[in-house]
Order: sequence, then C-alpha cells, then structure tokens
Amino acid sequence: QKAELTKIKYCVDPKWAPYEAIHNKKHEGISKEYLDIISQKSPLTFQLVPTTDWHQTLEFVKTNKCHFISMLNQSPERDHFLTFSDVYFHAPNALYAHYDQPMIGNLSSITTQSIAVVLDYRLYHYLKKNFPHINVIAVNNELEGLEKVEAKEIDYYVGSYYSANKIIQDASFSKLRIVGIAELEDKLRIGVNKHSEFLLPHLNQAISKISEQDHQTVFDYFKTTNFVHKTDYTLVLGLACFFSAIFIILYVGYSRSVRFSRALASKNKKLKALHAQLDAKNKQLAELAIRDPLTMLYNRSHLAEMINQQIKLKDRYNKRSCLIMIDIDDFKQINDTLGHKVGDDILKNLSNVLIKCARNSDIVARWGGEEFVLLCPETDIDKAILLAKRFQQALQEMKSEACPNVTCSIGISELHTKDSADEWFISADNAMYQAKAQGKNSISTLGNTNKVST
Ligand SMILES: Nc1nc2c(ncn2[C@@H]2O[C@H](COP(=O)(O)OP(=O)(O)OP(=O)(O)O)[C@@H](O)[C@H]2O)c(=O)[nH]1
Repeated sequence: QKAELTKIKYCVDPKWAPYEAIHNKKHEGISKEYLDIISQKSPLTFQLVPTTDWHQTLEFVKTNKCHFISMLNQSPERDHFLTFSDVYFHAPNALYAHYDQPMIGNLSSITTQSIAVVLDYRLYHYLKKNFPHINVIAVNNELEGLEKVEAKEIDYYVGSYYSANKIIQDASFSKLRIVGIAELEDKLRIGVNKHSEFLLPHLNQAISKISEQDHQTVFDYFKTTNFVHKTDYTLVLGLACFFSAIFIILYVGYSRSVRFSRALASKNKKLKALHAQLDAKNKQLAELAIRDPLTMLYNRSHLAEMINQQIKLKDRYNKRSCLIMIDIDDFKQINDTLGHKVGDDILKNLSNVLIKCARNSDIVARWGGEEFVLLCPETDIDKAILLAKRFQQALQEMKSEACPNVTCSIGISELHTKDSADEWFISADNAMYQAKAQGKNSISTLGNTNKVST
C-alpha cells in the first residue's frame, strides 16, 4: 500500500503558464509549487509524465498513463473520468478584446459577437451550455485565441486572468485590454482518474493543511518568475549586426582598394610607358646634342671632350693616338657649280665613307663647314696614314655622275707627351694646310707629305 503512494505519475497542461508548463521535460509553475507542498504534507511523492498538449494530457489520464492531472477545473464532462480533490487555488477568468472595443462587464452583455475559448477547457463547455446564443469559437490554445482577437478575427477571448496576462506580456500584445470579468471563476483542483481514487484522502488531507503562508509563498513565486522561456536573440542579433557592419566596411574598403589598385596599376603602366618614351627622347636629345645635324657625325664640342679624354689616357697609360684632319678640296667651287644641295649630299656621302673606313672605337666628327676630324685611339702615325689612304681610295670610288670626284687634303698628327689639346689640334691642322699648300688631294704628317695618285 505504501509503495503505491510513491512516484505517483501525473500529467500537467504543458502550455498553461503561469499555472503550469513543461520546460526541458520538467514541470514548473504554480501547480508544481503546490505539488511540492502537498508532497511535504503527505506520504505521496510524484513523477511527471510529460505530454505535448492539453488533449494528450486528458488522453493520458483517461488511459491511466498518469494517475492525476495536477491542476484543473471540475466540470460535469470531466466528472465522467476524473474524481476531483478539494479546491486549492482560485483564479478569476477575464474577457479580453481589442482596445477599441467598449467595456462589456461580463458574459451576459455579449449578444451576437464571437468569443474565443480553448477547446476542452471547462469554460468552453460552460459557454456552450449557459450561453447558447454566443458564437463560441474553439481555439487550440490561449495564445492562438488572443492573437485572433488582436487581429480582430474574433471579438473576445475568455480565459484565465493570470495566464492570459502572462501571454499578453510575454508575446508583447499591445492592442488588447480586459473589457470584463467572466462570472465563472477558476476553482483549481487535482483531478484523479477513476483507478487512482485511493489517492484522494491523502491529497485532500494535504490540501487542508496548506496554510495562508504557503499560499503567499506560491503567490510570491509566480509573481516574480518568468515561465515563458524565450531565447534572447538580442545579443546574437547585435553581434550579427556588428559583424555584418564590419564585413560591409571591409568589403567596401576592399572593393575600393581593388578598384584603386587597378586604377593605380593602369596609371603606373601608362607612367612607365611615358617614362620609357621620355628616356628615349632624352637619349635622342643627348645624342642630338653631340651630333652634327646634317651629317649626324659627332660635333665639335663632343670631339673636344674626346680629345681631352685621350690626352688624359696618354698621361696615364702613354697610349698612342692620332688626329686626322680632313678638308674637302675646292668645295666652294663644287657648291658654286653644282649647287648647295649637291654640296650637302657630298658632305653626307663623305661622312658615310668616313664612318665605313674608321674603326668603331674612332671618333668621326665634323669640325665645321667642309672640315672633318678623325680621332683614332690606340693608333700610331703609320696606321693613321693607312686609314687616311683607305679613305682617299673609298672617296674615289664614291665618284658618280651626280657626285663628281671629290678630293681631300689630310693632315695627321700623333699625340706627343705634354701636348695640350690645342697643340695637338693645331699640329693636325697645320699638317692639313701643308697638304693643301703642296697641291691638295694629299696626306701630310708635317714634314712628310704623300700625294695621292689619281
Ligand atoms: N653645301 C654646303 N656648303 C658648305 C657647308 N659649310 C660650308 N660650306 C661651303 O664650303 C666652302 C668652303 O670654301 P673655302 O673655305 O673657300 O674652301 P675651298 O673652296 O674648299 O678651298 P680649299 O679649302 O682651298 O680647297 C664655302 O663655299 C662654304 O659656303 C655646308 O654645310 N654645306
């Protein structure tokens, strides 16, 4: 007998906070507090059989899967399968409507309007029986009823004052208000199935021992406890917003920098090309600065620089080098008879012949007018004479109808130690004048003149 009093299986309404609810398969709410008190004041201990909704709860108690339901109203329908304990908790029922509806006071004021009530709640049967003219609409739970009233799909909702208020607060319904009190008060009891009536004396005895202090303790408990377990998404949402913002900022920054980099790369490419062009132009300019514009041979200033350089090399390494001074014979006459244009062509052709005859290391320059100078490094006087002769020979081969025979007087001077640039140059110039004086078309080394045979 005593074993039958322990681990008594019971069911609750899993969605009726704050009266009772199941969270993580655990019973919580007002009925849980009262069952704890009843357990303390009796030999009974209890074990929850979790259910998913009120209908299953009723089903389980009818099929003896649980011995009792912890908290419910007595009704004639329920009397068929339950035996009720004494009342241990009183709660009013209220009428809720959209806030633009007038106060109606009580159920008697409702005529043609619709009213929502949870199916199988005692109120449902009560309304059907006592207010047959009212359009009673059954809803599956309190939340659904209140939602439909706020959406104005149904005119009123009637239900437990405590639980409806809790839902309104937790679901943040802002358009609902109490417009009356239902005359039917909730008198909540334990409903024991017909197979478990042996429990009733123990239950009632314990209920009779519940003191005012006990009731106050339970009331204080449900006043301060939140039975609706909602996930707080504020932090998650905040973090999501924060990281989204960071992502957007980074993405925008990245896109900008990619665009900027591309623009920069394209600008750099153009700049590089411009630099290359500029370099080429500068080289061209630098080259032009040392070239004679007509013949493109080196000009007088570059030759002067090269002569100085050669003198330094002589001082340092005693290198032998020669200057060959070339002056076209009777060029004035050529100009006068054939014209300035032919004169220019002769100057250009002669320059090409000079370049062909000279070595790459030689400096071929136009001194001015019809005068040319060859600076020949690493060349002694004999080699310079050979070069001059080779040139004169090539000059003869250049002769054509358009370009008549052109001869040159050539003076050669080898660089001597302690010679200045001027002395060396004058020496070559003097040799050239000596060649002129001795009949032109000849090579002179000052004191030694070779007549070219024609
Ligand atoms: N076509 C052309 N003629 C030039 C150029 N520079 C100088 N001349 C001419 O070259 C001629 C040089 O004449 P001269 O100094 O009398 O010398 P030359 O007639 O060669 O007589 P010799 O030196 O005694 O053989 C002048 O008529 C100048 O006008 C040039 O760039 N082009």
